[in-house]
Amino acid sequence: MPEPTNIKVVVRVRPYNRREQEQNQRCIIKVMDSSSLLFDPDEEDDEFFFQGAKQQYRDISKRTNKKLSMEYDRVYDTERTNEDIFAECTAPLVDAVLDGYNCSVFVYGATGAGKTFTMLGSENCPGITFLTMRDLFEKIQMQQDTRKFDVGVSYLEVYNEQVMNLLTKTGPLKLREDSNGVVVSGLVLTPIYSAEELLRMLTLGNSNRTQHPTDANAESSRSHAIFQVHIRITDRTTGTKRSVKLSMIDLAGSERAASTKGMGMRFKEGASINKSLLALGNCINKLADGLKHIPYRDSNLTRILKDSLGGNCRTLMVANVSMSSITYEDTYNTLKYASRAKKIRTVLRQNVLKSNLPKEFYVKKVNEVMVEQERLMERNKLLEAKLAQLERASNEHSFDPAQLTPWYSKIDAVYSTVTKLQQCVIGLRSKIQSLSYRQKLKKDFEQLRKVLTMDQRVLQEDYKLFTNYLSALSSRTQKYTDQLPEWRSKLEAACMDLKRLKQEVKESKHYHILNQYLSNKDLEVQLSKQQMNCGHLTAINNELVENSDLLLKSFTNGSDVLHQLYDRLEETQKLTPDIQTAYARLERRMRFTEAETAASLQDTELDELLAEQLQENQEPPEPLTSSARKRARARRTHTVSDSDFVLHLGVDSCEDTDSDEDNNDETAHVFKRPCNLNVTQVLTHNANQQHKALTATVTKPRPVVNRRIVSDMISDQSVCGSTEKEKIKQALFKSSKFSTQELKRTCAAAIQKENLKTFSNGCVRKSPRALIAKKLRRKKED
Ligand SMILES: Nc1ncnc2c1ncn2[C@@H]1O[C@H](COP(=O)(O)OP(=O)(O)OP(=O)(O)O)[C@@H](O)[C@H]1O
Repeated sequence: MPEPTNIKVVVRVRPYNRREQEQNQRCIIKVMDSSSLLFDPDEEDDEFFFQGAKQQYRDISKRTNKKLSMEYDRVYDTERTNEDIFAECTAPLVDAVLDGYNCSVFVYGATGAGKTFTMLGSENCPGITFLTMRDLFEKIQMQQDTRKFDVGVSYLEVYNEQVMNLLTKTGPLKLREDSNGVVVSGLVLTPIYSAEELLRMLTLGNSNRTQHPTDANAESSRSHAIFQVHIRITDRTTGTKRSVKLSMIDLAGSERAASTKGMGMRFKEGASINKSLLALGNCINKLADGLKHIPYRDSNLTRILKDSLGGNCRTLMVANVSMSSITYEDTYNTLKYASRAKKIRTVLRQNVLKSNLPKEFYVKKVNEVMVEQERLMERNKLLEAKLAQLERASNEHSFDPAQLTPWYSKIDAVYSTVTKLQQCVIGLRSKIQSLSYRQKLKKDFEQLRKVLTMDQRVLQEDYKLFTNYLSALSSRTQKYTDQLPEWRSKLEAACMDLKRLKQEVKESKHYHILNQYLSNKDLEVQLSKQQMNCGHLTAINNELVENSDLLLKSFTNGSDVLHQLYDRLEETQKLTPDIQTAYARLERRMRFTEAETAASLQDTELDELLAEQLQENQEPPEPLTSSARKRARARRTHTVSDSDFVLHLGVDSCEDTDSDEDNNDETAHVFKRPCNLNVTQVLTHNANQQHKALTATVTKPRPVVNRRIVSDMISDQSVCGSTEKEKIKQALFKSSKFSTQELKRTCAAAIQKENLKTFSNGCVRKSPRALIAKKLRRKKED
């Protein structure tokens, strides 16, 4: 049930007209604010000024001032214009009409109070009818796409209780009532299509309106004019139809007969006007009191206004008053009427048209709607399921990144602990291994030293240092070994924590994101482990290489000594078969080592190239004279001093840094802490060093040695013919340019050639190198 709504009542006060100014009338209305006024204020309250002087005139018939404070929906003072009234009062009615509500505007007031001025206005100052209709058509134009509007107008006049059609100047027309309300018989609506047409109709109707001059108004309208716009609105989408009506009613003056001083026809007019206005007043009073029976039938005016006052209509009443005391009674009555009208409540309903379609049509429509509804419900279900699915997916993926912060912190903390403990465990294991390895090397070296050292006293002294160093190493190894289980169990506990955390992550809703994070962290831990292992291997490699370097130097020195001794014995014919055999065995051992090294150097073409380069850069050896040999021996004696064999007793890698750095003597680097080089540097460096050392040791131009190597090789090999064997030997002897490695290679190639019977004596004798080159070329061609 729609909420009842009150009629909106506004009061408009017009300024003094010429007559009132001349008569120097007192102002009886004081506008207090936008919604209240004071009727008949005290004189001191009257601030009317005429020609710059405050007026003191007071109606002597009025002993006391009423000083009535009155409230309305709106009070417009003399400054306010028709535009203001339109904007605030009738423009909202246009929207209501287009929404399907009937609307009415009627102006009420004594003659000359400004009703027609408000409603119709003038050319320069259009009234609210013009402004409202223009607005209506503008809004209709804007809605043409969605709705269809059929507009028709009628303009009626009620003059002396007779209803006339102002547009056709026909009448009187009869009123009758049907289910749609009061209907004017024979009234044909004039269709219009634009605001201009509508205004033309209005002007035409006004020109036909009955007007006679009165004392109060030279152009007094002596009739009630009812301008109505009927609109049928059809919704283009749904086909829904509505029929609405906007009525603009300009009532005749509500003056007392006395005030107009009318005689004859004018008196009759006045009486008729008063009669209809009296009927209107009665209706307003009863409507305001909420009575059920309203005497609309008392006059044609009230019959026509029936649905504008108490029916389904939004109604605006503009009460026009003059501020002059001349119209004191009329103004007072108008204000009283307006106050009463304010209490009228109407019930608004949208005017949806009833239809005369047959029942079958509705049954069919209902069936269609039900089928459509079922289809839509099915579709709705599908869409809801899809929506739920999307919401689930979006919940999974959309999250506040801040939610992950605690997870990240937790994961970082656990992984940090694991990494640190892993470092400790690997560090300890590495330390233990490197200390054990150092001990082993120390022992091996000591063994070698025992063999070489002649001076037992020195050996004894060194042995003391050696044992101290070994026990220091051993105690440190033990200390780290004892610590290892504790750190291992800590690491295991941290790994368990990590496992639990991974399980938590698996059960959390952010699994997909966090799992990726965990994988990255796992990789970081792996990388850290690899780096630590790599560091450990580098350290061990350094120790190995540096110690083998020392052994190599020792071995080289020993070899020199042996060569000298062997040569001396040979020269002095003191060489015994036992010494020869022992020396040959030692040489074979050396050759074995040599062969291994050569094999590794032959692994790649690059290595061959390097060997070639080294060989080519090598100066041809000068045969050593005995004095030169002595000088060389003296150099070696100086270089290979006792200090070469003094054990470096650095006890721990962490504690002997300074001493290592200070000691620049190459020989003092025995068993020193691994230097801080990366793997590549270490290996390259060591390989070069070793290769240089070996080359220096075994490729020294020693014809005697070369001869021995060639003889041994030839004798060890099974060559077909003994003559050929000797020829090969002799040819190879002539070559003093080759390194041991090359001699071996040459021998092997020559023997192979001989055995294959493809080897010619000339070739061998001429150039073993050319022979080899030829052999290699053929190999490539194959
Ligand atoms: N607000 C106003 N401002 C200026 N002049 C006004 C105002 N209202 C009315 N008037 C002037 O007062 C005179 C009388 O106005 P109007 O004809 O509108 O009165 P009315 O109430 O329609 O009278 P009637 O009932 O006799 O037709 C006109 O000359 C009009 O121009």
